[in-house]
Amino acid sequence: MGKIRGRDYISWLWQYTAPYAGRIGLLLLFGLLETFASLAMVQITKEIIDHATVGSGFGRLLTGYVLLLLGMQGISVLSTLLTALVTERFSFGIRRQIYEKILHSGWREVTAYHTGDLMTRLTSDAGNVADGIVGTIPNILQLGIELVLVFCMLFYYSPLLAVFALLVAPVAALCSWWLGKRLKRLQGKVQESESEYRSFLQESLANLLIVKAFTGEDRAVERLTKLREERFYWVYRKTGLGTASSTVMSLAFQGGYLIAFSYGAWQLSRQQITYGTMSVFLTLVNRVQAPILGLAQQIPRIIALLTSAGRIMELQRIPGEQRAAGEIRGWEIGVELRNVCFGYTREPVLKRVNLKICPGEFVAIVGESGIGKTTLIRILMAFLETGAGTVDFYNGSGQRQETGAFVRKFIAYVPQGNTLFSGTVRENLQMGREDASEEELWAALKLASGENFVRSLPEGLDTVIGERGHGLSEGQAQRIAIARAFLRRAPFLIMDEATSALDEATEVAVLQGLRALEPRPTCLLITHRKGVLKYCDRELCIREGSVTEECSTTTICTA
Ligand SMILES: Nc1ncnc2c1ncn2[C@@H]1O[C@H](COP(=O)(O)OP(=O)(O)OP(=O)(O)O)[C@@H](O)[C@H]1O
Repeated sequence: MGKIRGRDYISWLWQYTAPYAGRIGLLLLFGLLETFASLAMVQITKEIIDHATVGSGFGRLLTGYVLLLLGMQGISVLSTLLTALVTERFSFGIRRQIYEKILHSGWREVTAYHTGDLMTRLTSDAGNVADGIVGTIPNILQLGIELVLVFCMLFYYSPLLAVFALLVAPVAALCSWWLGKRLKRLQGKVQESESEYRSFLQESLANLLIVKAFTGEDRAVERLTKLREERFYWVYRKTGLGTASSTVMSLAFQGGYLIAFSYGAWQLSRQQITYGTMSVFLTLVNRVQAPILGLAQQIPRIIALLTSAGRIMELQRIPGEQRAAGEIRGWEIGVELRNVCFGYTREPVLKRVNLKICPGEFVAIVGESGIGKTTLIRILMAFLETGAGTVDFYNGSGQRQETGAFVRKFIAYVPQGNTLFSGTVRENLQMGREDASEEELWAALKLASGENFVRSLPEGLDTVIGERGHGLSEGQAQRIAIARAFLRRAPFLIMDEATSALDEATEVAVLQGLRALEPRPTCLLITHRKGVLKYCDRELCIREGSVTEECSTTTICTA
């Protein structure tokens, strides 16, 4: 992936900002109205003081002041509400897009990231971008306009003072330039340490049993503290840098104010200006320096925005999956692999694999642990791209197509391990087919030998199960996963050690149910258990990266 350049940031930010430009513009308008109102109040204050010192009435001026004050409060309330609304919508818009992107990206590339890191990018980084676009950028524009307006007003009253008040500007510019680069590096470190911290939290909570079983509670807390300290270190350095620069700017600011104050007092003592003008001086000097200071204070926010935008862009640059439309139809589906090679690293896992599985065939794949059985499945299902060779699916009418994401439409898959979601048994089953009727759900459970135990659950199909099947035994969870795949009524079924947690009798019942399926799917079973083999037509063995025929029984492939 290439380096992200300045213009990439701009076009990326614009792409997300454009749909909200109207609402963000409205926020800017509210900000400007507040600025105008506050400047008008400065002018009215002067008039009130001047009228008061000469003893004339100022009732109307006071009414005007109160009306402006109320108007400003009203705008401030509207602005706060709109900011909350736009930020929420904006951040959800980004989160949704990243989420969709992750779901449609290559499995291998996405799983190279820790889920904790992905979560940080989805939540904290998306939040930083939303705050930056909705809050910081309009704020910068507003402060810039305010600076110009106040400077012009101050210049009208005293050109010399206006120039003095701007003395803080070069200090602010120097500080900002010096800060920018350093802050970006520190902000990157803060986000990285946040990712590590969240990853650890998520992983240790998901594997609580292991932590407890290995009496690792204290070690886990220690590790968490260490990660927190690491994050604290970077946050501390970032905050320290920000504080040092704002102290310098604050001193420059106070200096400017002191000069204005002394100059005003000197003019007042010589009766060259009125008390009202003196109050305008002081307020305006304050007001001209405040936007400069405010602008400088936006730098860390802009840096946070850019750093987080960069981290999100990195995810978005992950290549998407090939989404060619599937042309293979019908029930009779087979697959043919020719000279397929694959390795996760330079070391090959599969070397020149040639293999044909015919429509309706039941094939067992065996081989020692870690030899490449699951890898072969991932290649068939296009989760992994082959280094060389071809994987073609074909049907009984002679249509042929190279594998791609589309094959998952006609493949039902029972992966290794517990793959249930939290929710009801029904919701888990309906992942197989959303519109499955009650009868179909029970029929699938029956085939998977899960009917009796689900009927005995307190709420039957509506029993709530926890994360990763919490509340069920491994074997029960496996039977629900098998029923979920059966419900799909797919012409090609892949089961990766799907009956490993079942007792022998239940396993036999499931395999018999599988063979009784009508119409009969093509079936690929990865197994370490001898008992499974007698339900298969062929047994293939992966050995030293190649697939060899162990024994051939009944089926001769004619398609
Ligand atoms: N994401 C990955 N990145 C790098 N190497 C991997 C990855 N997944 C698996 N491997 C390696 O690829 C090889 C084959 O793994 P695979 O999971 O296909 O084995 P398997 O035959 O299914 O094993 P088992 O029977 O234990 O499930 C192993 O050496 C494994 O370490």
